[in-house]
Amino acid sequence: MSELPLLAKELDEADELAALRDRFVLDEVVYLDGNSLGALPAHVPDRVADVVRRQWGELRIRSWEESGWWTAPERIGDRIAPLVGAAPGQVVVGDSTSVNVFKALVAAIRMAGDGRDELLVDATTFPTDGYIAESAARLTGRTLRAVTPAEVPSALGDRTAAVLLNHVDYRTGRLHDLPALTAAVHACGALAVWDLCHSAGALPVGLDEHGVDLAVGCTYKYLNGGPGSPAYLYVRRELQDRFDSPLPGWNSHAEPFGMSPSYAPAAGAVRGRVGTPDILSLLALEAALDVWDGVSVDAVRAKSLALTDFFLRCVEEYTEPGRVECVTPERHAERGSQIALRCPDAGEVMKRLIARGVVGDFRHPDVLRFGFTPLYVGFRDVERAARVLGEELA
Ligand SMILES: Cc1ncc(COP(=O)(O)O)c(C=O)c1O
Ligand SMILES: Nc1ccccc1C(=O)C[C@H](N)C(=O)O
Repeated sequence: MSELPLLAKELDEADELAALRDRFVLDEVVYLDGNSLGALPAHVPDRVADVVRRQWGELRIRSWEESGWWTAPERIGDRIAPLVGAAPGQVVVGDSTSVNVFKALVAAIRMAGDGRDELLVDATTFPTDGYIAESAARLTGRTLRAVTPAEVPSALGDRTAAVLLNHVDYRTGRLHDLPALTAAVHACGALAVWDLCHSAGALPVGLDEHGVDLAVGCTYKYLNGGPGSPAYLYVRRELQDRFDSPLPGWNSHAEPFGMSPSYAPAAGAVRGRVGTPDILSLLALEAALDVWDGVSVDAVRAKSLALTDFFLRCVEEYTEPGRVECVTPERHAERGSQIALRCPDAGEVMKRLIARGVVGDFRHPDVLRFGFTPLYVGFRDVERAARVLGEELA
């Protein structure tokens, strides 16, 4: 008999974050897909109902002011800020990650100046970042070069305007060295733009501490904001006056209701706004962020590493050797909050796992992806997932 089920129980009993699971709507399923869509926080439906029935239904137009709708993008940005290591006034919420990548890259190219004609992008990036970078380069007359994060230091030069990197790789779960890469980008006089989709809410990011210039991220993964919840944009305070948005909509105007025919940018992170925010999604996100009250990101990171370590140990014990290859780095310093296992029949295997109540996802062509959200995943979940996986792989 394996000792792992008992060990899982003990780990759950010692887990300081275990009670947070009650803040979410979950069932018997082992949900290891919070790195794609986070689970629903239990209090969100009532809060959204209030926004719809009272704020919209009764107050109607008055809510732009009285319910704080107009200032929601910067207010909610300040709720996200501590989770990514940013002081207030530097994060604004709205639009999708893709759109924010565009704003950040074009603004970075403009700040870098005319002499710098090359844009570097992570060759292993989630595709949308690469597509947007290609368009940003074409629109600004720059050349785009795709390099792996490891190649970035040697690819940098006095032609580099900006570098777009992912903090955690969506496929492998590899955590890149944000402090060192940002420092290298700065040493050559370029700007560093980071995509935090797979790190925010799972591990400390330290945007201010490491001098990151611009960052973007989604809120529907580890921040549990809901399907299509708006993304965010971080603009380091010292750069805000020079942030020249390629999408200068009226919401980013210094005086939006002045209805002036000429554009004058607002001060601060508000400059990253574009048009009217989607209030229902924004306020669902704001409610969802309440689950972070009293939760430390360091504790979340410690549990995340313990969960992924334990999963690897269970997989090793329950799966015949050589059946899967782990593509997520062993070293903690290089690991995000997911484990990616490669096997030729990954697509079929994942279907069978889901049918048995273990929900991860499949990434083309051969990756089984398991995301571990420390706020609601426990060690018994991990043991069960690995056991079912071992059975399905046998
Ligand atoms: C690293 C990364 N960037 C961007 C996105 C998606 O961006 P958008 O929110 O625009 O769909 C994802 C996942 O959807 C992602 O994993
Ligand atoms: N936004 C989505 C909508 C539908 C299905 C998946 C997503 C994802 O977020 C995928 C995720 N970015 C990934 O790392 O694969």
